[in-house]
Amino acid sequence: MIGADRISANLTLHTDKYQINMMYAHWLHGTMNQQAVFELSFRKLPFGNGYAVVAGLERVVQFIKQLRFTEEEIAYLREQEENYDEAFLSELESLRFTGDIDAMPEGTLAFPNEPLLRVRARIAEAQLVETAILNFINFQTLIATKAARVKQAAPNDVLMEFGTRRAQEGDAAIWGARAAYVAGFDATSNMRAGMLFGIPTKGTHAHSWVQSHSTELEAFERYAEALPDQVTLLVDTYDTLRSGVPNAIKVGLSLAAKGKRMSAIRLDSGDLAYLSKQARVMLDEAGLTDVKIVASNDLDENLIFNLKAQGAKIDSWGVGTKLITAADQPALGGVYKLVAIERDQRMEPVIKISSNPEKVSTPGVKDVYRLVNLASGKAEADYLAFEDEENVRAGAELELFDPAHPYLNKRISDYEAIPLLVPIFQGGECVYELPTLQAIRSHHTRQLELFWPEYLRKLNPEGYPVDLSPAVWEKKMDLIKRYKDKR
Ligand SMILES: Nc1ncnc2c1ncn2[C@@H]1O[C@H](COP(=O)(O)OP(=O)(O)OP(=O)(O)O)[C@@H](O)[C@H]1O
Ligand SMILES: O=P(O)(O)OC[C@H]1O[C@H](OP(=O)(O)OP(=O)(O)O)[C@H](O)[C@@H]1O
Ligand SMILES: O=C(O)c1cccnc1
Repeated sequence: MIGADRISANLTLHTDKYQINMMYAHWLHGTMNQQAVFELSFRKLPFGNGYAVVAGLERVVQFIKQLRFTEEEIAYLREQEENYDEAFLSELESLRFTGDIDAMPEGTLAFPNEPLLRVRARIAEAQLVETAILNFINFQTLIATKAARVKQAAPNDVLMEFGTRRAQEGDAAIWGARAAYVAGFDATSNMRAGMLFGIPTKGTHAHSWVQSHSTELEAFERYAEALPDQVTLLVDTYDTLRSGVPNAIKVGLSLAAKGKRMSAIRLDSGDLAYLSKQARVMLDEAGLTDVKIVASNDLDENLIFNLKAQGAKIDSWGVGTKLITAADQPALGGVYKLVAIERDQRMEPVIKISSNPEKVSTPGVKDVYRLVNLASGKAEADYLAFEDEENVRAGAELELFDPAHPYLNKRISDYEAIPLLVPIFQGGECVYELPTLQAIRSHHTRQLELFWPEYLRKLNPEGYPVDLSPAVWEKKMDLIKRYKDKR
């Protein structure tokens, strides 16, 4: 077999070569079983948004469960790298994920510099899974965040994901469709995504349907005959207001005479504000007040916002290319950093120093809590504390300070601390029951309700505080100093 015919479901080698090289070097030096803790976080929010919407965990769970080197993977490694010792390769045969993973559930709102996911495992395993975990979480979180922005622009309209034809290949299309649904889209046009994930599917028809008939009216009539209960007619093939809308009205009236209802018309070019207003008047004057107007054509949250400001009479939006490719920011820069390593049978916090202060990692195994003010019911800050810190769990008064400007501080005592990382794998066993997509969507909606609108607005949102416990901050300062002294 060659090329595409060889693509299998086994994603174990969906990793960078340097991970396997490091695994091998650990094996050679007898350090493969050293316990390590890595945390996944991002430093900068995409699209200038005030928050990110976590997505990708289901794919991570599926990936971790199937992790194994079969004969095929081992043979490939043998062929690729003559340095790999046979004894190493044979040890890979029995390798399974045996560690712990804790993560924010999908739909959770996340902010810069806090762990979205934490892996505690033998270092060899933790390295092996880095690339795929970043790949899944970075992409799906990016698309869910973009979708959340679109949802904000049209919170009460029907949002349809139309991106597959322009997506960065097949997996991106279906997992992107799922991510959009997590963040509040109502449907996708991708039937496979619908089948795999239970996302509602919707569709209108293409220009080719009209072009393939001798007249537009005939095309509309035949389409309505085939799908009388859910017909949406695309009215812009020839002339939207002179031909498309009048022809659609004829079909709508004839359906109405049979007790049926034309669902909608779709506009896909021209001035969508003007055309939708004109079309609305024409439909209403014909008595078709319940026929909706769908728009598509390179839409994104800014265009939708603008069209609404122009008074466009659009009820439903088909959003493709700009959503599925995250056109204005094609990647989320999530990173996976080592925060602690086993030395002399205890876990020791480690740091990564950088000349860019934003890139200095925060050492130690941390939990992250969302501090919700009990009086207002709103989130005040996220709080990173070492896993053995009792204060926050016990609800003790906390001092909150901005890690970049520690003199900016305040105290908080009347709060609920919600732990954001939940156990997903323990000792290699999956202990997390994957929620249904409906449950994920509800969780996302409840998350949004926790925040003041200032943090959520699309344009120039307030920065939501992500604070460190004094112990975490001191450890970070201590390691920075130790590193400086070492140089
Ligand atoms: N009223 C409006 N205000 C702002 N932008 C609009 C408005 N109406 C449409 N747009 C957007 O302007 C862009 C260009 O629209 P236009 O109709 O020129 O597209 P087009 O694809 O070139 O049309 P056609 O398919 O006829 O070639 C699209 O992204 C469209 O969504
Ligand atoms: O603009 P997007 O946000 O990416 O939305 C998807 C686009 O895909 C279709 O166009 P296409 O020209 O591919 O096919 P068509 O002949 O059916 O219009 C559809 O008409 C939309 O314009
Ligand atoms: O159903 C539609 O109208 C549709 C689906 C995919 C892409 N463009 C349009």
